[in-house]
Amino acid sequence: MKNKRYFPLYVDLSDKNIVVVGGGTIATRRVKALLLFTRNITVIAPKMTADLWELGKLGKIQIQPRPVKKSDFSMAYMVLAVTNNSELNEEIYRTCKEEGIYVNVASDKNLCDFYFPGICLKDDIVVGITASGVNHKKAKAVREKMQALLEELEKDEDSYE
Ligand SMILES: C[C@@]1(CC(=O)O)c2cc3[nH]c(cc4nc(cc5[nH]c(cc(n2)[C@H]1CCC(=O)O)[C@@](C)(CC(=O)O)[C@@H]5CCC(=O)O)C(CC(=O)O)=C4CCC(=O)O)c(CCC(=O)O)c3CC(=O)O
Ligand SMILES: NC(=O)C1=CN([C@@H]2O[C@H](COP(=O)(O)OP(=O)(O)OC[C@H]3O[C@@H](n4cnc5c(N)ncnc54)[C@H](O)[C@@H]3O)[C@@H](O)[C@H]2O)C=CC1
Repeated sequence: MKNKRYFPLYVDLSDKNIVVVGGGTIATRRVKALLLFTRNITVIAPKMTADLWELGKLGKIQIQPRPVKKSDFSMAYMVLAVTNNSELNEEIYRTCKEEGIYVNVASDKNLCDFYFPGICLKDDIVVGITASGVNHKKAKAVREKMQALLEELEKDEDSYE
């Protein structure tokens, strides 16, 4: 054990406001994952990827193309700080802690109330993967293997009747 373990809580996000600060590669990956669970996502960033613009245009997420401000968190259940400015990410962390909001900082595993998992889905089965912040590439490799296993198990669907 090189780090403490985080409990895999399965939570209903469908009616909760999620604020993502940052609109780059990592924010885009995470927003796409969150969209499998909720439509209540607001992305705030002066620069967004084309995919986020498109999701905003389609009305699947709300986009705010501007720098973040403190009042953006007032209605949030959960905040993801995913900017490329680690000082700003830390400031977001402090604000959220003061306001009692769950926060995740993508640039610092020590500033995370929760980790963002690798996600595997097959129908009703949802598997979240973490390597406890120790080896991110390992988390990705396990996620790929687990997804392949779920696809494989799906073929034996009849044996669960
Ligand atoms: C602790 C955690 C906190 C959190 O952010 O929630 C965190 C933290 C950090 N990641 C960093 C880097 C990378 N992370 C990935 C990949 C993933 N990282 C994910 C989760 C988490 N990442 C949380 C739990 C991690 C765990 O379980 O161990 C996954 C599972 C989910 C997702 O991100 O969607 C996803 C797998 C995607 C998939 O399954 O495909 C890659 C590889 C890649 O992108 O291909 C790299 C580059 C290679 C490298 O650096 O290893 C850095 C350094 C940033 C910097 O350099 O500034 C930090 C900061 C730090 O370590 O302090
Ligand atoms: N946890 C993880 O899985 C990983 C985390 N990272 C971390 O995530 C961070 C983001 O990575 P990328 O998405 O690749 O960066 P990126 O450079 O693609 O995007 C950065 C985003 O931050 C936004 N931003 C900058 N200032 C802002 C402000 N004042 N208000 C709101 N948004 C602002 C930019 O407009 C842009 O959309 C990196 O700095 C790195 O520390 C990187 C790789 C993996």
